[in-house]
Amino acid sequence: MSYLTLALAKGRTAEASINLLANAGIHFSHLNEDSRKLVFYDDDSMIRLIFVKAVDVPTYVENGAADVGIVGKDNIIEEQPDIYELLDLEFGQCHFAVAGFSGTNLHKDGTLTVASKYPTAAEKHFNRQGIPIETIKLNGSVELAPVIGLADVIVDIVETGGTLRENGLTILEEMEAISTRLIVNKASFTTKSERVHTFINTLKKGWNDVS
Ligand SMILES: Nc1ncnc2c1ncn2[C@@H]1O[C@H](COP(=O)(O)OP(=O)(O)OP(=O)(O)O)[C@@H](O)[C@H]1O
Ligand SMILES: O=P(O)(O)OC[C@H]1O[C@H](OP(=O)(O)OP(=O)(O)O)[C@H](O)[C@@H]1O
Repeated sequence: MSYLTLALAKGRTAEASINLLANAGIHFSHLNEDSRKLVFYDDDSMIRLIFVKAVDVPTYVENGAADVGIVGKDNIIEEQPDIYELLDLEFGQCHFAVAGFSGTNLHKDGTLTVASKYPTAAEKHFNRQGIPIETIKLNGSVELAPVIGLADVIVDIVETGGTLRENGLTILEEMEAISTRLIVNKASFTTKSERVHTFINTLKKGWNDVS
């Protein structure tokens, strides 16, 4: 039997994902935090785990390089991959928000400048309201943008609100709730239907056992 390939987001949700898999009885040999290895195998469940940057998980799954993926809804909203989203795993909870200095006018004359790691999500949000924007793509420390005068506002993830507070910013508009999701390649869902369903049911069992 061939391996079912699972793409897992590196970064802050990786540990919770690994714990969920372990709880479901899926263990990868030689997996430890210090390792630089990117591919791991579990020969009992016949699952091959690949570690990729969170933003790249939808690409791997959409193209069939991975059959299934575990990734934040933020990256699904941003990348808009043609995949199935089958489970809300309920960890990595946070939300998207428009943020800036208190009192910032989002309906100002002219174009609002919006800095974000998520330019597509920002465009969609403001388009729905008929507000013209110019997006400035950043890759981190997004809260700096209004502080330093690079943009009027930001669209970013807010979890505790601590980063906004410490930089003198506030939420101007709440957006979508974000959490970690299980996604599946459309072809794999059909051609490897039994394997995919077995994996999902195993994962659900591990998940019910912890929750
Ligand atoms: N406070 C938070 N900040 C960022 N992401 C969070 C937070 N809470 C939960 N998440 C989730 O964790 C996922 C991974 O976040 P992480 O910051 O590790 O990845 P990243 O954005 O690719 O980071 P980097 O570009 O800094 O490597 C996000 O896609 C999001 O779904
Ligand atoms: O509401 P909080 O609990 O403060 O969390 C939100 C912050 O966390 C994320 O940044 P991250 O730590 O991923 O760093 P980054 O600046 O590299 O994106 C996000 O982009 C916010 O800056």
